[in-house]
Amino acid sequence: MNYLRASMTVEEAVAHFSPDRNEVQEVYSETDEFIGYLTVEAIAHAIHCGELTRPIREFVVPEVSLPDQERQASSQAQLHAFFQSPTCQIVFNALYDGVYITDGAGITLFINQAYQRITGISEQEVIGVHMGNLIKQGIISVSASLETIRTKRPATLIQTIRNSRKIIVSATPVLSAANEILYIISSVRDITELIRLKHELDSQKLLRSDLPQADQTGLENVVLGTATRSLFRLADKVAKTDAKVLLQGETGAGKSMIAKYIHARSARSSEIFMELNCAAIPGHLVEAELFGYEPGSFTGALKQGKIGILESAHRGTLFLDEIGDLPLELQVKLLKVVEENQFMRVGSTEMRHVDVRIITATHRDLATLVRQGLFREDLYYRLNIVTFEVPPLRQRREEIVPLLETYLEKFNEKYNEQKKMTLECYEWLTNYDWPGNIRELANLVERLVVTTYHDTIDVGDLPGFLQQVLPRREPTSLREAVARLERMMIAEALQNHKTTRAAAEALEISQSALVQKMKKLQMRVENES
Ligand SMILES: Nc1ncnc2c1ncn2[C@@H]1O[C@H](COP(=O)(O)OP(=O)(O)OP(=O)(O)O)[C@@H](O)[C@H]1O
Repeated sequence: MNYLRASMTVEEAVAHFSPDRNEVQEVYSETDEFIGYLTVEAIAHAIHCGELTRPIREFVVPEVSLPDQERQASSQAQLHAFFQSPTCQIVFNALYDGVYITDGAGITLFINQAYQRITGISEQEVIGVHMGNLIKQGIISVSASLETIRTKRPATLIQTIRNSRKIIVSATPVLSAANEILYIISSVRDITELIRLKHELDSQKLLRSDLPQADQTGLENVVLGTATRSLFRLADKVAKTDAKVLLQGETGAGKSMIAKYIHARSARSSEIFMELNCAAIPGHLVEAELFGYEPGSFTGALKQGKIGILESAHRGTLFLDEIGDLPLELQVKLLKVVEENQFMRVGSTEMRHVDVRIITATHRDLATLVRQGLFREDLYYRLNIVTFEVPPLRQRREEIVPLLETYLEKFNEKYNEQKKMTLECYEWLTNYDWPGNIRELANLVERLVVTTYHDTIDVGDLPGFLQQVLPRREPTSLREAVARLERMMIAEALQNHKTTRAAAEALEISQSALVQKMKKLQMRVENES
């Protein structure tokens, strides 16, 4: 029997319990006075309650029956002998997956050869060592066994080995008839390779160049997820007609791209595609820009007058971006173009005829603008024969990795670089909300390619706001603000507690409520136990 000091913390005492020692130890005060016994159950209970820093004097019992001590010692010795036995070694070493076995207090009893192959960790480093110490030494990032000791339930989590390799660990407790944990068996699988394969598969699934005539339309680098693919399929269908198309969606989500594709696949493809962003120029100039003007029709006008974009687009396609920002007085003039193909230049009384296909886009909700009296209802219905709802990037996260790869390739070529991104970086960026959508993603990749000094772009190279995985812009509604706060608290709890179960406990909600909330907030549910 060993002797322990009463002032020792639970954490310090744990190291004194190991498989080849007696599982009951005497505890003495600083003045060598016998205080009582510390049993392995008491230690396990203290760990379970998170009392690692408390002195063990709080957990001693005055007496333990000798038969109990002997029984424990002998069952422990039997267990230890079993793990050392050739049969056990042969069986566990035959497995392709790693196996890690601890006792009920979290002290390592056994690791198989596959575990050593996957992690590079040797028996000498871990046998007889408490899982808490392995975390402290930075050998593993988190412990599924400790999680299982805490909850007495199976736990699965992703563990980082010495800060690089990622493995998935599933721990299962073996319980005694009295519901005490006897030992914990964990199976271990390397997922670094799996993540890479998944990314490769995602990229292959999202074909980048199978749009018809992609090379001729300059759209050979389009990434097609499920949602985008059906949008482009619809675009292909409406391209054959002159039906008015309204594209709705957030800025940078790909509306212009679809407009260009419709033009490229239409009978007008050999004619011009003209684009006017109604929000980019002051209201009073939009009319002159759109319809053109006669010589000397207003101060600052060109002497010889100017042909408007509408007229320039004759026989081709006119794409009016941010149509929601078109001033009301111009909306009536646009209605005439839409209904009768007629318009007048500024300063002219002559009605002109034009043949254009009009495609419009907006990031605003036009139906709401109509209700608010800011957009003409008749024009709305005229423009809105076919509506495309282009989803924001955060609602098609499966496209993020292929987009990152596409743009990495593009900017590597442009700047003659050979940059790569770490898997962590891909994971991180997949979790980000991308308020500026694909445009923001492309800009970020270009910035990273240009500004990083090394060939591998890692999480540390990301701008600060992205490292917190928080969108930059201010919330525009109470609902958005609440969602932001929820997302932040959940991310923090997950970072601190590693599994959804532990995070849910810390947040004082059920695990299923947490998982549901995460799905609603489009957060990745990774460490589910
Ligand atoms: N599916 C896609 N695959 C690859 N790149 C894309 C895709 N969709 C859009 N992009 C790229 O993202 C950028 C932004 O797209 P686009 O200009 O079409 O967005 P938008 O919705 O029209 O934005 P805004 O309303 O601000 O004009 C462009 O550089 C475009 O080439």
